[in-house]
Amino acid sequence: MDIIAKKPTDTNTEKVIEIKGLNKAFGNYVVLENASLDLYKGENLVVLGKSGTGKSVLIKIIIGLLKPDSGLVNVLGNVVDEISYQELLALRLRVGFSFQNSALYDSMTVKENLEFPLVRNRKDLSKQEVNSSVEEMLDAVGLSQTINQMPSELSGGQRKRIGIARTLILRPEIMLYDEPTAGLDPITSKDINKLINDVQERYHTSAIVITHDLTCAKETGNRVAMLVDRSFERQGTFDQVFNSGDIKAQPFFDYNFIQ
Ligand SMILES: Nc1ncnc2c1ncn2[C@@H]1O[C@H](COP(=O)(O)OP(=O)(O)OP(=O)(O)O)[C@@H](O)[C@H]1O
Repeated sequence: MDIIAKKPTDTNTEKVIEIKGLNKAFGNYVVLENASLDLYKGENLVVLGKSGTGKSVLIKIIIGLLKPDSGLVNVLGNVVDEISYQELLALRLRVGFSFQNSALYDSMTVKENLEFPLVRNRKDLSKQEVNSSVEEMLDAVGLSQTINQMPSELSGGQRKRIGIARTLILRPEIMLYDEPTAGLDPITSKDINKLINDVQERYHTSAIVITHDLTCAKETGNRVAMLVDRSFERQGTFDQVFNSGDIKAQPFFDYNFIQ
């Protein structure tokens, strides 16, 4: 199977997320220490990290669900721990979070699942506008035919796609993908990687893709950062990070089959 490394984006210096000198501990247990990471407009940045290294903590800090102990976290021009709760709610609409388990409502059809965030957050839209958004998003993820199905009737890969469509329907500027290929076979995983790239191209999103899947990292990441030893190390293109002979990169190879 061909795995083509994604190229870096053209030099874009506009930061949509800036994390600088971030520290976060729970009691004496330090999760992030002097961690710095930037997400540039229009790029897909992959964060590779083993289980328990702080990836969920990172996401929760970005969307303001957890407060950093110290350090700067600026998202779309907002210092996350300084803004009001109302401003935080508004910011969260601009940052879409695609959950690892897709988080679909099992008792709702695909259509109802997609309508849900719009009906809740976009009361200005007419029924017709909601319908056409749902149709567009289903088309974007290649699943128009599933509109009246229940989540239980979908495959794992289809559920991930619907989860992505439901996040995208609010047209976020930033997408946060949490282990998008977890639990999928390699072929379905490649389809999801392609979808992540299609979303970037079609909706001009900037994205953080959290994964330990090297194929996903290689195919979707304009840049890659490894979360090891409490900070983001070895940031660069996939080849820069993995052709460096760095022993910190080795454990990721041990869990994956590409070379
Ligand atoms: N609210 C909390 N209170 C105490 N410890 C926490 C809290 N949230 C996270 N931790 C600890 O912080 C560390 C990082 O957790 P986190 O959930 O970010 O890991 P992760 O990299 O997302 O792992 P996984 O890939 O398994 O989901 C873990 O040791 C976890 O136990």
